[in-house]
Amino acid sequence: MAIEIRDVNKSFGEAAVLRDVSVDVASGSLTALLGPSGGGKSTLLRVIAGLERPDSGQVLISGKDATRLPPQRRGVGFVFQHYAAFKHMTVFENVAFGLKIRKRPKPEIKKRVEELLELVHLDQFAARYPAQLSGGQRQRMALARALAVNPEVLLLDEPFGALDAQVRKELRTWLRRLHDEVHVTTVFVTHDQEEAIEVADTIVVLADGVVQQAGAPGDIYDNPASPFVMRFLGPVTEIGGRLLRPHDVVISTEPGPGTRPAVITRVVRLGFETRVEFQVREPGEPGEEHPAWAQMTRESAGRLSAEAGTEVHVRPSVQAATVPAS
Ligand SMILES: Nc1ncnc2c1ncn2[C@@H]1O[C@H](COP(=O)(O)OP(=O)(O)OP(=O)(O)O)[C@@H](O)[C@H]1O
Repeated sequence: MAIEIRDVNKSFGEAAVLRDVSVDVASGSLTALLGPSGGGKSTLLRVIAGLERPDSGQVLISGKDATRLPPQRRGVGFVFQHYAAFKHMTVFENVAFGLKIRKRPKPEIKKRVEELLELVHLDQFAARYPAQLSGGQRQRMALARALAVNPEVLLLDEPFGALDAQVRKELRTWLRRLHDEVHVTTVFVTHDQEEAIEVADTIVVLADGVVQQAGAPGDIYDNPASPFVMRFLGPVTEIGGRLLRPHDVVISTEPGPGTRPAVITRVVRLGFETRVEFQVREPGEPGEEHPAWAQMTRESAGRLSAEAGTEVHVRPSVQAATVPAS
């Protein structure tokens, strides 16, 4: 089910939390709402869910105006960061809950819950209680429960936010695979750019209540619309008044078109990758130097014989995407 958000505005008191937000979520896609804390991500998700009414604008689900529909009539399932499981119910009963209140026949419920538990790799834990599960297992149970009633849209608010880094990584991969199997239109909130890039097929960058950019992760990473988006999506450095990715910096021993003189200050080897830090001198600004850095393979750093004190010449690579630094 496609979701269209059109010119949505939402304020809490004086504070405008969503400002003319328009977003298209393609049917069957896995879309990340990415942005800094307080940017409006959760509010937008709640507007889609029907838990928050926009002051103006529309939410269309599958082409139909859902702006005034209550949550239970939108065909959405949601999972929040601190998911509240029913403690006195087993994993099986938790997942079955939505089907039970919809008075589905018992054999159908059993079949569906077993299918889902297999899908989220919890089939061996059906008889356990939530307290007997790990955090990651509990989140997977929450997802199974949300999927049980066949939602057309799945909304996840920082579903893995409270978990440690290792478990988060595992669940990301798992969510991606789950989505490839189930294809339910999914929107998830995250403030972690790596998570968004790795999992989503579309990223919507939201900050200060405004959509800063939307597109495929590769597009946004390579062609950021603003210094803000560029900085938010990954490491940046500055040469010639422009921001670029450190792996797009070319260092040579000889000057050439567009190069700037620089002196290496530090070389840090981090496994396969080498980080070369230097001071760049910008032409027309005598005495003006600023720090910058390049990320390269250990091999290319070796070819340069890069070490502190070496005088070099730096420039953005030909294919580098750059944006003005300010
Ligand atoms: N019910 C509410 N009443 C008043 N202010 C609210 C309410 N809900 C959210 N806000 C404010 O709206 C702004 C956006 O909040 P929101 O939760 O949407 O941001 P977020 O991008 O999801 O942030 P985080 O990553 O920290 O969850 C914040 O400044 C928040 O304090």
